[in-house]
Amino acid sequence: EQSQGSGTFCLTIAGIKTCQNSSDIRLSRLQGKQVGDVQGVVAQEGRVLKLKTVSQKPLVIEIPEFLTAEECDHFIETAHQEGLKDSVTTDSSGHNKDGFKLMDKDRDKKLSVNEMRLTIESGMDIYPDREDILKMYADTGLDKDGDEQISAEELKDFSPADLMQYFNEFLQQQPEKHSRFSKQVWLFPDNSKDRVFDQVQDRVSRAVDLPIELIKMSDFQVVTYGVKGHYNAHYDSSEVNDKIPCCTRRRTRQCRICRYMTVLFYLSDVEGGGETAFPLAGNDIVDMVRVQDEQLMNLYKKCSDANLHVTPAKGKAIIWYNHQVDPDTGWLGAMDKYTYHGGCPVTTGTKWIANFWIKTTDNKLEDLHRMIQFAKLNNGLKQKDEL
Ligand SMILES: O=C(O)CCC(=O)C(=O)O
Ligand SMILES: [Fe+2]
Repeated sequence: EQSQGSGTFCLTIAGIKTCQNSSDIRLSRLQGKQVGDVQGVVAQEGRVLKLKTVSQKPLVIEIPEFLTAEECDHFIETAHQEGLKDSVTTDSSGHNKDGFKLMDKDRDKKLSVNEMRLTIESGMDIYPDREDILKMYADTGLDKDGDEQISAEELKDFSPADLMQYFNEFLQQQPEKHSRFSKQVWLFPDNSKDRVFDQVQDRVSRAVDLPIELIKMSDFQVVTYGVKGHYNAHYDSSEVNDKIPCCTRRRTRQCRICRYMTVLFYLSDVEGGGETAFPLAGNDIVDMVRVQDEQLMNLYKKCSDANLHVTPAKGKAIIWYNHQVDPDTGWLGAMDKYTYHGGCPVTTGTKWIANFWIKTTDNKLEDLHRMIQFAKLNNGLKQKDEL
């Protein structure tokens, strides 16, 4: 019934078990239609999901009423039960934690206010305004001669630790100046107990045409934002790098996050703000220098400068592909740089979302073995539970 021999794997797509040689197995990818076009997909019990293309570069597909209101409420309730924590403290975005890289962009051996701002941004993932920097000079006496330029001489008596401490306190007062201002919790629902989760996984599998065995290994995270809550633009995955393996639940050593797809559920309506924004959608090139110069990552301030906005609506899902499919392996390929995205600030009310990240590594065979193993284990648990 399960994997037959070394190269053959049996996976379940749309409820049908199909056995194939590993070399013939490929990650499927929905075709982008013209923006505005809708395609129907039959999910459970004949329910038809309407998949609407809202962008082609990157491919973003919107599915209204993917979840029922009851399912949304179920996930919010589960999140409450498990306990939501500030996202700020769990930042793992690889920012420089061993001090600062001074962003003396014009190499005049002094930091202008703007260069100091960039130094704080890249060193601490905090996004102060010009006024915040000037206040820091006033509070700390760092700018001794008051010329708004920080020289090596002025910096001498001031350690990176002092700067860190100042801005950590700053963050206590103004948590919205962090790149991410939200609460979150990871959920690992047990399918045997959580029928809702089981059904949603099956629906995702059918909607995106990927085997249920892969969907079962996805990560699930509930996030909530209050007023001013936001998440600056970022990538959900990372660029292919032969030297660093993809993270799996078992791997503890240095690894990189590999998420083939993002399925983002809106678990609530939002009274004001809280759009999901894609600053680079549809551009001719991905120009990260421009992103930095124009602070396009800073959605807290520059949400309206983004090219594409998706409005939250309770039950709606949006999906996108963080990676191409490698034409040779049929598995995880190059990262799609146009998927740069984030959450705009909530202006009124509360926003609830769930991230459903469909993960693969860049090693197809390892993934296939893991998928089969995981499905077996899951089934085993289910049967035991039912006794
Ligand atoms: O809140 C949003 O709309 C986007 C959230 C997001 O990008 C993330 O949690 O990775
Ligand atoms: Fe994201």
